[in-house]
Amino acid sequence: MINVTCAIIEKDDHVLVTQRSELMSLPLKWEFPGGKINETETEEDCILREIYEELNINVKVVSKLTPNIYQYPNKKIKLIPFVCHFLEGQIILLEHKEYKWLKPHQLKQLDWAEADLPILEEYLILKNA
Ligand SMILES: Nc1nc2c([nH]c(=O)n2[C@@H]2O[C@H](COP(=O)(O)OP(=O)(O)OP(=O)(O)O)[C@@H](O)[C@H]2O)c(=O)[nH]1
Repeated sequence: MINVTCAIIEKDDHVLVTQRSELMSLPLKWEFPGGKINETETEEDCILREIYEELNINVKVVSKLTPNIYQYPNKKIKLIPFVCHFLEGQIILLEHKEYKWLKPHQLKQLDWAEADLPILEEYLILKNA
């Protein structure tokens, strides 16, 4: 099983979502940015590192939501979500194709990576959205 962190980054009542590129696995699917945990880092170190590496921004972790284990045809992942607040930086897309800042109630209209759906549901309940 692959341990992956992801960040639900909030700023001014909006949430940052990113679209995977044609070249990545799950091409063109929307996700919460993040990535695989290294052996030498904590989950929280991982999410801060991945967000900076992928998007050139700094965030702080606010809370952890419920991890979701999901079996794709070719791999099993444990997706570990963190609600984060945007701190600083200009977004530069270093891996993704596109990004959007959406209000919580707009999030469901995207074509999500399957593993993200229960996480999205939990987040929307938390936000009453
Ligand atoms: N970062 C991120 N990854 C996700 C999400 N949902 C989801 O299923 N994944 C999967 O979790 C893994 C994260 O890996 P990654 O983004 O660091 O690396 P990668 O594209 O090179 O993965 P790959 O080696 O499978 O192609 C991928 O298999 C990706 O498809 C999500 O919301 N955020």
